[in-house]
Amino acid sequence: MRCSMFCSHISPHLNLSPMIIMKRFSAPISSYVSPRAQAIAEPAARVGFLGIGIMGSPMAHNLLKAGVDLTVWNRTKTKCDPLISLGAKYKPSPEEVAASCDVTFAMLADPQSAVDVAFGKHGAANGMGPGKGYVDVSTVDGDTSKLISGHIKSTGALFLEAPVSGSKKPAEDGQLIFLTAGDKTLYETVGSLLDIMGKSKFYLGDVGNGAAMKLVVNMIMGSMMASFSEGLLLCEKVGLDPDVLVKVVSQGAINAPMYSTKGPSMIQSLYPTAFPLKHQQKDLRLALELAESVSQSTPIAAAANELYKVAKSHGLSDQDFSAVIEALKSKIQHSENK
Ligand SMILES: NC(=O)C1=CN([C@@H]2O[C@H](COP(=O)(O)OP(=O)(O)OC[C@H]3O[C@@H](n4cnc5c(N)ncnc54)[C@H](OP(=O)(O)O)[C@@H]3O)[C@@H](O)[C@H]2O)C=CC1
Ligand SMILES: O=CCCC(=O)O
Repeated sequence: MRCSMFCSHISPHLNLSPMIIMKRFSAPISSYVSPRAQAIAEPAARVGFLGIGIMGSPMAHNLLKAGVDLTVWNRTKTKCDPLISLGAKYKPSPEEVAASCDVTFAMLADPQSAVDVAFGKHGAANGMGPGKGYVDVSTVDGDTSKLISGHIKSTGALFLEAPVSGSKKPAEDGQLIFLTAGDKTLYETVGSLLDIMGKSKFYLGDVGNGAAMKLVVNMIMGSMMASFSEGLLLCEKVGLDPDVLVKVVSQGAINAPMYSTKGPSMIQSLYPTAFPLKHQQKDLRLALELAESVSQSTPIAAAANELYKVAKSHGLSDQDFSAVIEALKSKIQHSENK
């Protein structure tokens, strides 16, 4: 018997037969199923995942490990191969994924790719309809999210925006924080899936609110990283050990996990990519636009954004966002050479 997570308590908008949630390991899951994943009710709806990048890959992997019936798509197909070898199905377009699934997640780079995949040629909207749901977990601006919502909902399907706080490691560990907004029914329906991929979820009301919350968080984060970079370089310049700075910071009121996880490699000029610098700059740009839309001044974020733009111009787009320190180094060198 096919089991759906969309059970009888869900709204009449969802055109799915009421069935009992039961364990269903349909795919040959060869890898370890974590006790945490087992402890969560195994939802057995057909789930699609579009965008198998740094974040999409571990998120999809966690769904698979939990026994979810998963179908994946990525523009670069080879990135789907590890998931396919673990039992995921593959479809050659977002449209075909959406058509074959009850709920489809999308984790895409930026507003343009989120739009293209949602309702471009062979986009997911072509395969959506009543009884289905689309959950966009990409970081985009509110207007883009509303545009996508409009196209998805015009098919009769439900829409939820659900950008995530947390990076590659939290995604691997199922410790993301979902910032959701949109159809409450869909939020409730996909709750067990969000719980597989994350440690908490917030429902923030109308579409656009999840996107805005995510941009505010990443605006703060981008400024924090720029400021931390300045501190590391100043420490070195005055003859102090930056490793000691990392230890001091980690014990005080400004402690944040990103300082102790990224600080030691930044000191060695190493930037293994967890959160690509180009995405941090995109988020600062979108946050500045958000602030401008309500006439709020954000001078610190604006200054940080300029640094990330310089870092991009130095070819650091695909490095971790902590490589922003290199933009400061070049500024310092430039002023010393004057
Ligand atoms: N990395 C992180 O720490 C976090 C990232 N985010 C956000 O999540 C989203 C994804 O980030 P992340 O996984 O790091 O990024 P990646 O760059 O690793 O992945 C981006 C994904 O988007 C796809 N893509 C890009 N352009 C297009 C296009 N034109 N058409 C179709 N697909 C496209 C890529 O496909 P392809 O493989 O073919 O290039 C890939 O699947 C971003 O919005 C980012 O801001 C949110 C929280 C944390
Ligand atoms: O959007 C990226 C967020 C990264 C993080 O929260 O650590």
